[in-house]
Amino acid sequence: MASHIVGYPRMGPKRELKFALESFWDGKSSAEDLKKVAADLRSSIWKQMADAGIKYIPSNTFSYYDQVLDTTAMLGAVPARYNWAGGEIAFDTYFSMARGNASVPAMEMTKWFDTNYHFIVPELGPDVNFSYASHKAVDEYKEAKGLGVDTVPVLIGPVSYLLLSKPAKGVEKSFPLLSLLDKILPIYKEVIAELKAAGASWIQFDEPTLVLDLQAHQLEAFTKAYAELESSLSGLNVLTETYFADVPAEAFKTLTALKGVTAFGFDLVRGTQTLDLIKGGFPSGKYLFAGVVDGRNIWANDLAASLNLLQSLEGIVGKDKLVVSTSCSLLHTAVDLVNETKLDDEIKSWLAFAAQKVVEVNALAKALAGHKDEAFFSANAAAQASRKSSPRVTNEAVQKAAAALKGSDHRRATNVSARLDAQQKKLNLPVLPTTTIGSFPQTVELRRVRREYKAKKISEEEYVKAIKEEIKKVVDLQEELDIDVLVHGEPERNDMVEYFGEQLSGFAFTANGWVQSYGSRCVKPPIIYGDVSRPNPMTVFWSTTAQSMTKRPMKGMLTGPVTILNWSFVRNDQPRFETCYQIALAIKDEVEDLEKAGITVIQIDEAALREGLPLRKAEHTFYLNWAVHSFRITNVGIQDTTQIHTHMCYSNFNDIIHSIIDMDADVITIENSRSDEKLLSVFREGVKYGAGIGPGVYDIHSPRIPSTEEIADRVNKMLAVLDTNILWVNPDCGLKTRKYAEVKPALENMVSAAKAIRTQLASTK
Ligand SMILES: Nc1nc2c(c(=O)[nH]1)N[C@@H](CNc1ccc(C(=O)N[C@@H](CCC(=O)N[C@@H](CCC(=O)N[C@@H](CCC(=O)O)C(=O)O)C(=O)O)C(=O)O)cc1)CN2
Ligand code: MET
Ligand SMILES: [Zn+2]
Repeated sequence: MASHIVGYPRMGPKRELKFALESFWDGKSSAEDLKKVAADLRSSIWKQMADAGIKYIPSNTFSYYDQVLDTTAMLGAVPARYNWAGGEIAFDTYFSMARGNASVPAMEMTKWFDTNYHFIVPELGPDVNFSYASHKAVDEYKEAKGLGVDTVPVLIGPVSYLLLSKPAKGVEKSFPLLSLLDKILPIYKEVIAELKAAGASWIQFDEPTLVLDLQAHQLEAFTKAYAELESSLSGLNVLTETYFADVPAEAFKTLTALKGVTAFGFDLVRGTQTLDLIKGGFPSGKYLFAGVVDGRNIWANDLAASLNLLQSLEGIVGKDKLVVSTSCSLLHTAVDLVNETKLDDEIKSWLAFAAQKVVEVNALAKALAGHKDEAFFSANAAAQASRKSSPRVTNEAVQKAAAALKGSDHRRATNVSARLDAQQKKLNLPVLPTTTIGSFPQTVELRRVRREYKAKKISEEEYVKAIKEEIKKVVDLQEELDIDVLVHGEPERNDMVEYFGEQLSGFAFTANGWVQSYGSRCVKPPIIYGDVSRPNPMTVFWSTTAQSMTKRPMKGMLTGPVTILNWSFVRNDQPRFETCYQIALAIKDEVEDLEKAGITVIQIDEAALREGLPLRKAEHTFYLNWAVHSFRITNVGIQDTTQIHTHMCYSNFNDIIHSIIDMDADVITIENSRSDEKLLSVFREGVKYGAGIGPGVYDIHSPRIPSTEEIADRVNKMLAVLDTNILWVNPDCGLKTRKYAEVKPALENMVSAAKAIRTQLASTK
């Protein structure tokens, strides 16, 4: 019985690649240094999988930035603005596309399905001259072979690549991207031929778009593409891999009938319907790669249950055609539990990070083949049992309170326009009030203070003093800039989710559980293992401290329940909505304490509400209902005069605008400028919005400083579709990744733009 891994994290157990990349980008080390770190990481990963006994080990799942960008490089689809001269694509062109350079901005980055990973969106059109411009897949295959490991090279499949791309600037929005298949397939053929010549016997095409709601012509593109590749693929075993959800019935038919494909990979963790489809008919003589080990979470596999499932699959596809695999690439989980020396042993026994998942996959394969490692299985069964019965997991009071929420509705008693009137009487804000999203630059010094406090190198007193000074600096700056509603700058927070996870019961946190978010940037998702409650106020001290420094309103700053849920590793022993309701109740406690402490404006960020949207439309309504309900629960009981803000980043809200309205926040600040102001088109199309709204007036992801005119121009565009009395003026998102040298002038220009338009409005009254 064979074993397979879909893909593996690239950053390294201690984020070695991150530091090597950033040092290279800063000009502190050479390209050779970077390549050496990368080669060492790849080699240790291949060896680790080989030593564990994995039969089908992936290659080309490493990336210096992103696997979609690697495919763009392979196809030579470099947008003209990067002035690529042809030939093999080197670091300068590659990283310019990823990050921009002094004269050209980066390509767009967007969410990879419903994960917290971001990919670089290919920009394509009829004029792209595709050419085979990066031999990375072949080079990595050969590199592994040189180390004695025969791997399965992984490519993003041609159809998914096109479906994930967008028409380049200047190309019509309606341009049929799939029409480019004929142009990219010849390059795939070249790659395949080279891989064959190098000795590859398997190849893996990742086609995750097959789990989406595709239209008939999109499915036909798969049929056409693989028929076209069939003769090049002959002599190879070909795995078409899907993940993140089940494959819809129609797509399943198309997939399993693809020419030239000899193996199909499915996510059996998230794909709950796939099993029935397989039972309903799986092509004989083909391999089934059964993704039973969860690549999206950190829980140890329930090996006994998986073994059962695998045995029933064996009955369908035959013993020699079943391969044990992961549900998706392990890129989306933490790297190695071995480095968690501070987690207690009980919780640790419940967990498996990427390195441990590799061992699980292999143990399952061996067990199927009749070589069950009894000790390993019984230790696993004991851990499963301890997790089910541990008193640390259960808090009956929380369960009761959360259960009472289901099926009921929670709304503030007064409607939003009456609330806004009451709030305005108290706050007395000018028209077009200005504000920011929460965080101010996280300086090296600030990170040092937090680190030293965590490591107990400085006392609590010294820490509090340092953070207070930072807050004072941020408050003074905002007063100087004449911003209307202030923030404290979030200097005490490492991350907007991790910070709350560290203070809530039912959460554990790791020392090295980093997961790549984009490029060299990583997040350390907290682990929700039990019922969630809030033992103590979390932000009241810092918010009241900040409020005491100014007469202007100081926004309390919280992360909302849906975002905490979506950016954590969540329990898999209860539905997500139950966990979300529990977090909502904890945040509700915090909102009420902030109100009691005299904070009159409270922002509850729901940055990740959109990305949690299920991949399939049929599940949207259910998710949006409980997600929006959870948000409303956090602030249902407060006074009319307390103003609730929420913030969301990443556009594409147009399809869920009614749910956003249904959140019933008093004010929403929302990303807008980076996405060509797509957001405004909703209002142009007549959607009524009566609450306060602040579509971002400039992109904070870029170091570029927007001019007053440019911002004023943006605001005027908004005024064309939104009422004057509901519009706020603010940046797109928090400022933590920026430098003060950028933030000061940018905000200065933002405030002067708001003032100029106020004058203009007053004179036309
Ligand atoms: N959770 C989450 N998801 C999100 C976002 C977000 O803000 N949070 N934003 C969007 C974009 N994604 C982003 C993801 C990461 C970063 C980012 O800047 N990450 C930092 C890490 C931030 C962090 O938590 N730093 C900590 C820890 C510092 C640290 O690294 N400490 C040392 C030493 C620790 C010790 O001695 O104890 C280390 O481990 O190297 C801190 O600042 O306090 C990075 O990769 O560089 C930005 C945006 C989408 N998803
Ligand atoms: N309040 C948070 C901040 O300003 C919201 C960020 S959304 C990713 O950083
Ligand atoms: Zn944001």
